[in-house]
This record gives sequence, structure tokens and C-alpha cells, in this order.
Amino acid sequence: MNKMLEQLFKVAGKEKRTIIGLMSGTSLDGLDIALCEFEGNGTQTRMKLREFVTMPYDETFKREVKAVFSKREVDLERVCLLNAYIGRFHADLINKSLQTWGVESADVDVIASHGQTIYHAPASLHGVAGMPDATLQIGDGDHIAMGTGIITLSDFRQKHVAAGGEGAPLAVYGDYLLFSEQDQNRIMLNIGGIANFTFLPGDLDTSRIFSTDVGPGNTLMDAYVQQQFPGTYYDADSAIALKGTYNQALVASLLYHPFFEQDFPKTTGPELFNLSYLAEAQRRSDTEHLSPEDVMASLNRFSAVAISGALTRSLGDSDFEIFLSGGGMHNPLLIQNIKALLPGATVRDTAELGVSPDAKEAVLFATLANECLVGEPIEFGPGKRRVPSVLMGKISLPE
Ligand SMILES: Nc1ncnc2c1ncn2[C@@H]1O[C@H](COP(=O)(O)OP(=O)(O)OP(=O)(O)O)[C@@H](O)[C@H]1O
Ligand SMILES: CC(=O)N[C@H]1[C@@H]2OC[C@@H](O2)[C@@H](O)[C@@H]1O[C@H](C)C(=O)O
Repeated sequence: MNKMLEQLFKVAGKEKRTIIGLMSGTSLDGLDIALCEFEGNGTQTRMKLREFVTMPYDETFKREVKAVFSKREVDLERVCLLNAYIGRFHADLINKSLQTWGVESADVDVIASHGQTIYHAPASLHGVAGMPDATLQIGDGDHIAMGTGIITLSDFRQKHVAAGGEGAPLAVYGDYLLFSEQDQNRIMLNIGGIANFTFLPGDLDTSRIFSTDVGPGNTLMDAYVQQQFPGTYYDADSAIALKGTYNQALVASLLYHPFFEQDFPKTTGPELFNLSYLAEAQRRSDTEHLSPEDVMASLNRFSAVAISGALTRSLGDSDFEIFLSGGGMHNPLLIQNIKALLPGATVRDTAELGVSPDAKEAVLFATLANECLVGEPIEFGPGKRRVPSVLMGKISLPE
């Protein structure tokens, strides 16, 4: 038998597995690396987060990725080069982190790599007749496996698409396994570039569980800040938005898109929510004259209304607790806006559930890898075509 397959077989049979989860999101702030310890699988999963770090990306790397990210026309050679480069680069960042933590690569069983999304194209967005839902993550797993010497599972989203999903959100699987709680309706709200949430009903009825994207997130705020204030990457502590006042006409115009009417679950990305989207909304609402501060306040309000509107629409009057994660939870005006729009909702964060909110997405990918190795497909019930019952991840062997 192939020695590496034998090792994989051994890992699957171990009582405890050490898994590194990786996430590189739409914000391009850095690579999230979570070193996790797993015992069990399925609803018996026990996960301990041993270490976590975000390895920041430098300007050159951000520029390289931005040149192809969510663009319909790109230099195909760049995409080809980046696919290999990102894999190697991520391997280097993992090696550095392991060194800092004093952990040997031989003590890590597998890596779970999300890769870098460069294009997300659900059929509802691309609208090309005869073409399926599609999504593309680069940073090939073979380069990570060879660069670290660790078996790597990667490219989780393709199986989801192949089985009838849109390739996202994948959070539903890990959220269900790690955070479901009897008698408590939980909303796991992640505010990254794009905001998404998972509904975990307290009756643990899997057929009611779902995850969905709700719109931005930070992506439009980040893009606008970067355009208006070169050298600034995001509106740290809402400093800019707090100097402005939101414009109701602009907020309404930003919300004027069929995406917001579509049923859950649905997915989106900066392919839709980008600076052209903002320019069109400003033109339509005759708000091109607004100061950058007022536009920032309006974008902040827009994200809050989109998030709270989606929650209200799907949950009605039922009681629920919100557990925040993702960088947007550090934006005080955004959180204040969301709380004001959802009076009565309890808002906490995932640290209270034992997982740092910045680490949560990387932990979720580690959980998907654990399931791929030792789990069984979760059945979310009939009619859940968009939450397929599959195990995900492609295997790259380091020899
Ligand atoms: N102190 C802060 N004040 C305001 N915003 C902040 C702060 N800290 C982080 N953010 C926001 O969080 C973003 C990073 O969030 P995160 O790392 O969750 O995104 P991501 O994982 O790339 O996104 P996605 O989940 O959509 O892939 C930053 O770009 C910024 O907009
Ligand atoms: C295609 C893609 O990379 N989507 C990401 C993105 O970032 C947030 C939101 O958009 C979500 O749908 C997804 O990531 C999370 C981890 C998910 O799949 O659950």
C-alpha cells in the first residue's frame, strides 16, 4: 500500500487528531491559521483550539491577488502562477507558525486548506444559460502538502457545488457540529467581507438548520475606504463613519437589488458588491455629492440593515441568541447599528463558546477535514438541495 495512504488510514483511526485549519477570506487581511485538537466526530465532536494566528499579507501579495480577485477579465497566466505561488506561500506561513509555537510538523496529522477564493459565481448571479453554479479557490493543496510535509485536504467547495449547493456557505456543517445547543435557538453570525449566518434551532431539528449569505459585510466599506483614503485598508473602529451621517436614500438604493429578495440559502461576493454597485446606487439615489464620511456611514448602515433584515425575515418573533465572529464584530458602529435594529436580541460572541471569533472560520475548515477523515455525511433532511449531504475535501499527499 502507498505509505502515505497507510498514514492517512492511521490518522483516521486515532483517538485524537491534530488538524490545522486555514482560512484566507475575501478581506485579504491575512492567512488565519488554527491549530486544533479533535476527538470524535459528528455531534460527538470535541474540538480544542490550541493555537491561533493571523499571518498578515503584505502590500505586494494583496495587490497580486486583487488583480485577479472577482474580476471577469484577468491575465490567465497570473492566475496560473498564483495558484502555485499561494500554495507555497501558505506552506511557508504554516511552517513559520509551527516554529513559533514549537510544534513539529510530524505532530500535525492533516492541514485543512480553504485556499483563496478568486471568483464566486452562483447561477443566480452569473445568469449564463446552461451554465452551473461555480466557484474557484486557488492555492493548490499539493504545494501545501509538499511545502510542509503534512497531508493536506483542500478545495472543499467543489464537492458542495457538484452535489447541488452553491459552494457556500459551508459554515452550516461545522456550526451544527460544534455549536448546536438543546433548547437554545442560536444564530452564528459571521461578519467577514460578506456576512453570513447559520440558524441552529434549540430543538436540534436538522431539517430546520441552514446557513446563508446576507450581503456585505465589510467588503464595500473596505473597498470604499481603500479608494478614498489610499493606504488605509478598513475603517478602523468606525472612525470615518462616525464622523458622517447615513443618507436614507442611499441606504435604500443600496438595498434595491433582487439578491435581497431571493430565498435562503443564497450566496454572493464582491463580484456583485463592489464599487460599481455603490456608484450605481449613488447615481440612482442622486447622492453622488455626499462626503466620504457620509458615504461610509451609509455603507455601515446598509450592512447593518441587510444583516438585521435577513435575521428578522427568517426568524420572525422567535427568541434567539446571536454569536458573533469575523472582523466586522470589531466595527463598533456596525454592531451598534445591528443591535439598534434588533432590539431584544442577545448579542454575544463565539469566545463564550470556547472559540476565538477571529479563529472561527479556520476552525470550521479543520472540522470539515475531521469529518472527511472520520465522519459520515450529515443529513439535513429532504428539500435541502442547497445543503447537500456530503463529505468534502480533496487529499494531497506529501510524497
Ligand atoms: N477594529 C476594526 N474596526 C473596524 N473594522 C474592522 C476592525 N477589525 C477588523 N475589521 C474589519 O474586518 C475585516 C476582516 O474581517 P475577516 O478577517 O473576518 O474577513 P474575511 O475572513 O477575509 O472575510 P470572509 O469571511 O468574507 O471571507 C477587515 O477588512 C475590516 O473591514
Ligand atoms: C465563495 C466564498 O469564498 N465564500 C465565502 C465568503 O466569505 C463569507 C461568505 O462569503 C461565505 O459564503 C464564504 O465563506 C464561509 C467560510 C462559508 O463558506 O461558510
